[in-house]
Amino acid sequence: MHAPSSLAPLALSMGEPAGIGPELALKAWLARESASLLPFAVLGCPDLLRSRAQALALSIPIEVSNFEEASDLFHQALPVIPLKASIRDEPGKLDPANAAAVIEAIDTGTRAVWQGKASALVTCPIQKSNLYAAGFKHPGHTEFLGALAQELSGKKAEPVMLLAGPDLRTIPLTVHIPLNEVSNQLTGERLKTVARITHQDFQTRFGIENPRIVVAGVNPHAGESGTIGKEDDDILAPAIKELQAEGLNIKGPLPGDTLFHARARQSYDVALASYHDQALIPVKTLAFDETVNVTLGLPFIRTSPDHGTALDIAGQGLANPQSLICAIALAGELSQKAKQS
Ligand SMILES: NC(=O)C1=CN([C@@H]2O[C@H](COP(=O)(O)OP(=O)(O)OC[C@H]3O[C@@H](n4cnc5c(N)ncnc54)[C@H](O)[C@@H]3O)[C@@H](O)[C@H]2O)C=CC1
Ligand SMILES: NCC(=O)COP(=O)(O)O
Repeated sequence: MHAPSSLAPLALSMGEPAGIGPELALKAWLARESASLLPFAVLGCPDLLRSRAQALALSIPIEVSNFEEASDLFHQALPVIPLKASIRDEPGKLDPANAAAVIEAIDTGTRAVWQGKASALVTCPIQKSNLYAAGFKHPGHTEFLGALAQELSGKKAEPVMLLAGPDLRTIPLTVHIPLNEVSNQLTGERLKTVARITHQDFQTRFGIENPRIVVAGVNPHAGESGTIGKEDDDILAPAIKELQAEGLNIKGPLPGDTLFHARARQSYDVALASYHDQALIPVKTLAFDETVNVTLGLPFIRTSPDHGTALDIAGQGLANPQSLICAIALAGELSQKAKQS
């Protein structure tokens, strides 16, 4: 017998149907007991999940459900909340016609969390280019969720992407922009906003009383006293001084190349990096299968695996579900903590 959970189920958006999301959801359900996962319900297509399970010879009962009944059902079957938009199912083959269903899953899951019908949102990866081709206006989940949070709460939301691994947490200050745009978009205001949200959410969500934040320099050797680029001295350093004066435990800019080795990692709780790859390469290199993408700065909890849609292996049974399992586990942990506080 399983003790009933006092929490509403987690909402798991199916992500890109041509990718590994459906396979990961199936495999995560199989790991529900070994990983002590809270009940989750997939926002997706029951027939697609049944056909993926059959193709992969995974014996998984799949039941159409709703948020109210999902938790009770979860221990004997994978609950699926069907989407209105239709989905064409071909692993590895993108179809812009599927974008509506992909967006609906995220939107419905978010609204359910906001209404208290779900405890947190966990998202399977989306193929960003396919959504852009269908007219999606946001760079990714992070910004879309910021816009939804703003609509639902009526308050400005500043979503911040955190990559949380077992031994390293990083945040990119600029995210999905070309490298030659970084210098334009890396502003003192952006650093201050992200650092303040990080400080607050590390305290409230992760229970770290005085979070130690470091900032990686954008240029080699953090600019070598302004001789190899000016951004470190002119943009990052003054903003860090202001944040220190506010009482934040923050230092930098520190040379990025010596910030991620084992000894350096002991000296901080989170590193703010200037651009996407500076933040994501070290975490994915250290722990690709265990790192979780968490959105800070939202009035609800959202987690996701660190990886993408992996179209190259979709439908082949090769996808490793561990990062999604970690994302579901962390969403459960953060939800329980939020309920207790
Ligand atoms: N949270 C999200 O929605 C994310 C979405 N993406 C999107 O995913 C798409 C593909 O991105 P890529 O840069 O190719 O990265 P990717 O993570 O999808 O794939 C990179 C390589 O890692 C492998 N891989 C990824 N996850 C795996 C898993 N669980 N098990 C085994 N192998 C795995 C893939 O097979 C591929 O060889 C892009 O459209 C990107 O925007 C990328 C990251 C996060
Ligand atoms: N590379 C990280 C990534 O693409 C995650 O983006 P998001 O969809 O979580 O905003």
